[in-house]
Amino acid sequence: MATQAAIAWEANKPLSIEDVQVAPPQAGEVRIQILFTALCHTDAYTWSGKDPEGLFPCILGHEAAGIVESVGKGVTEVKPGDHVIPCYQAECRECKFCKSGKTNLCGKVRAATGVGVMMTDRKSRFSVNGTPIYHFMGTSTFSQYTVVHDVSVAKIDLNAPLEKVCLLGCGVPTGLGAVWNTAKVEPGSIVAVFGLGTVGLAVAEGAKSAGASRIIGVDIDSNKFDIVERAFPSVFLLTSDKDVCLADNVSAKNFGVTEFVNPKDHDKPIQQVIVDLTDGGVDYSFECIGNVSVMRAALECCHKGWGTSVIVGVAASGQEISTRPFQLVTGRVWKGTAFGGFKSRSQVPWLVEKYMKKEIKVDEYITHNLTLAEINKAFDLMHERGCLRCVLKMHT
Ligand SMILES: NC(=O)c1ccc[n+]([C@@H]2O[C@H](COP(=O)([O-])OP(=O)(O)OC[C@H]3O[C@@H](n4cnc5c(N)ncnc54)[C@H](O)[C@@H]3O)[C@@H](O)[C@H]2O)c1
Ligand SMILES: N[C@@H](CCC(=O)N[C@@H](CSCO)C(=O)NCC(=O)O)C(=O)O
Ligand SMILES: [Zn+2]
Ligand SMILES: [Zn+2]
Repeated sequence: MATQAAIAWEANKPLSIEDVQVAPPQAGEVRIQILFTALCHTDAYTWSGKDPEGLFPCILGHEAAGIVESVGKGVTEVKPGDHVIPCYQAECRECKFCKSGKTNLCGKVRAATGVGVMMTDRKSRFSVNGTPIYHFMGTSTFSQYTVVHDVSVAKIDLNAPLEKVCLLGCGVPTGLGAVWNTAKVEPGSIVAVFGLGTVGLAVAEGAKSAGASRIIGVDIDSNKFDIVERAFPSVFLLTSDKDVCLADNVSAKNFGVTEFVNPKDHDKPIQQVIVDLTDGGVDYSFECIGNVSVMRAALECCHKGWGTSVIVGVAASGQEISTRPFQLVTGRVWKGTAFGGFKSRSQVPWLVEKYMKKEIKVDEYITHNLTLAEINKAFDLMHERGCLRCVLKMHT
């Protein structure tokens, strides 16, 4: 079929909306009409050329929702008309990873999705004037129609608003799951969150619901503090002239961040600032930026003996983490998470239900709504004040 998609022809070159041919789904594949997609920082990362798996030309995008248009042979779990969320982390339920009970990673299609092709024939289903266009993360949601592996499709409630639940394809579950599945934060814990974008704020929300007693938000952009205040006006009473801004009565309210720290306001290293604020360090920290220096700070602000730091942010090719091994010898633990440890096909529908029951937030993370034609503006917005998630309407 002929449709429209945003093509990334080269790293960092503006995306171009073009007529694209999308081939029919082959065995074990599903063609989806994408209705809404959001932009995640990881799309910008791959577009920047710093992703070792980034291939061009490609169709980026991995946080979306849509409707099944057609299915290939052997596909039994979804049918045309089903509402779905494409999942960059597959779940086949049969591979060594899926059966391990120890991870949400799945091995079935990862080798193909890492090189931008479909598993069956190692080819792309996208082309422009005969030129193949690579898939991205097995999802490629910046297209009005995409083809994905059946193990990468979560079927969701037909009543769920697709313009909202598209966010459950990446950022919000990643933050919530980092707390609930990876760190397993206990009630009363002290938590530090580095980076208050969508992922970091979802960490804060998860920590709040897990019963954390203090949630320290760290960001170099004080506008992020304002976003939280605007989204939850009854919660926050910021005292902006202090080093640390305390939110008022936060335990009674619903978002989570109880204290804000801007490293730029301090001469000391940020890990020292946090250790001093917390009588020796936090129980759990989360790096939601993708900066290896901050990853070190996040580990080193953890309490001796038990503090656990979870790496969520994605760092560029060639970047490496370091710390004194003594930090680990003395009981700190370094972990990482992909998609918050959630098993995608099994648990994304459950997250949608939690949203429908108002048990988790989604709407609050959507700060902008644009169309596919405005996708370059949407990428620009990511760097501007006040932006968490921008949702694109794909068909206008
Ligand atoms: N592991 C996963 O499964 C997974 C899933 C989604 C996103 N990610 C990654 O998580 C990270 C966050 O994603 P996002 O969409 O929320 O990004 P974002 O750009 O919206 O948020 C990042 C935040 O970090 C802040 N920041 C930047 N440098 C900082 C510094 N030195 N100290 C303190 N704060 C700083 C920014 O001001 C911003 O508020 C990205 O690296 C993304 O690629 C990982
Ligand atoms: N190709 C990248 C991998 C980046 C990465 O770690 N991706 C996360 C999801 S980020 C979503 O916004 C992930 O799930 N990783 C596990 C996996 O890819 O299987 C790089 O090499 O840097
Ligand atoms: Zn993402
Ligand atoms: Zn599997």
